Amino acid sequence: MTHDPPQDPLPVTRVPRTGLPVHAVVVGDPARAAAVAALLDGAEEVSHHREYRVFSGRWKGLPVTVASHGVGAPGAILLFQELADAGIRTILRFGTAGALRPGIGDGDLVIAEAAVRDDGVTQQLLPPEYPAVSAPEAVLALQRAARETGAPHHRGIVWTRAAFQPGLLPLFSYDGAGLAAIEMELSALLVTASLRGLVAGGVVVVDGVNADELVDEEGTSVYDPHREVVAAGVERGAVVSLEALRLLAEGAAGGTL
Ligand SMILES: O=P(O)(O)O[C@H]1O[C@H](CO)[C@@H](O)[C@H]1O
Ligand SMILES: O=c1cc[nH]c(=O)[nH]1
Repeated sequence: MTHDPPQDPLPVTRVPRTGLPVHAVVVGDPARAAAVAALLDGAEEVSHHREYRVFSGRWKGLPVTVASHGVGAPGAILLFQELADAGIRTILRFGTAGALRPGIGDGDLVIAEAAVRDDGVTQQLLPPEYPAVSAPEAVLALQRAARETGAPHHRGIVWTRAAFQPGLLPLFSYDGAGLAAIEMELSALLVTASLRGLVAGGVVVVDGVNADELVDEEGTSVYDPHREVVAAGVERGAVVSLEALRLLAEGAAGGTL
C-alpha cells in the first residue's frame, strides 16, 4: 500500500489532480481511512500529506476513493474542495458523533438528513440562510445499506459545531429542535457539495457526547471513543458507507424518504 508522490498534485492536500475513483468515503481520522481501505480489493495508498491520507481500491467491483480530512471543518473543507477539483462526484462522510436525541445509543449509526451550519468556515463563504442538506438519494442509500447490514440506525439533523471543547459561553440550546447528533465537519461537506454539484451525505457512529449538558444518560454516555461498543459501530459503519456508495453508483438507493 505504498505510493510514489503524485505528479502535479493539488496544492493543499496533495491529492492527484486526475485518476481518483469518482465515488468517495471521507473520514476524520487517517487511521480510520486505512481501516476502511483495508476492506477494499486492491487497496493502494495514493497520497498522504498533513492529515489528508488518501487510498483507492474496489468495493464489490466499484472503484472507490477513501480519504481522511482531519478534525474541524476549516481544514476538512479543503479536502472536500480539492476532491471536487480532482473530479470526485459522490462523497459520503463516515464519522463519529455524540447523540443528542433520546433513544440513540452508543455504537448506533445516525444518517444525516441535513446539518446545522455552526461549522466555523461556511459562514465566511455564503450567507447563514443557505442550507446544508444531504442529497436525498444519499440518505436513502445509507438507510438501505444500514437496514441490509442489520446496523442499528436513526435519521435526523446533525449539529456541526466548530468548537469541540466547552468554553465559558453557554452552549446554545437546541432543545425541542429534534437534533440527532453533534460532530464537527458535515455541514461543510454538504455546502461544498451543493456549490459544486456533488452528491453528498453522511453517517456517524455515536461515541459519546463531549458536553455535560448534552448527555442523555439513557442513551449515549460521556465522550469515550475508545470502547468496544464504538469499535463495533465503526466496523458496521464502514461497511454501510461503502455499500451505500455502491448503491448510489448503481442508481439503486430505493426506499422511501
Ligand atoms: O471521527 P471523526 O470523523 O473525526 O468525527 C468526529 O470526531 C472528531 C472529534 O473527536 C471530529 O472530527 C468529529 O467530527
Ligand atoms: O464532535 C464530536 C464527536 C463526538 N462527540 C461529540 O460530542 N462531538
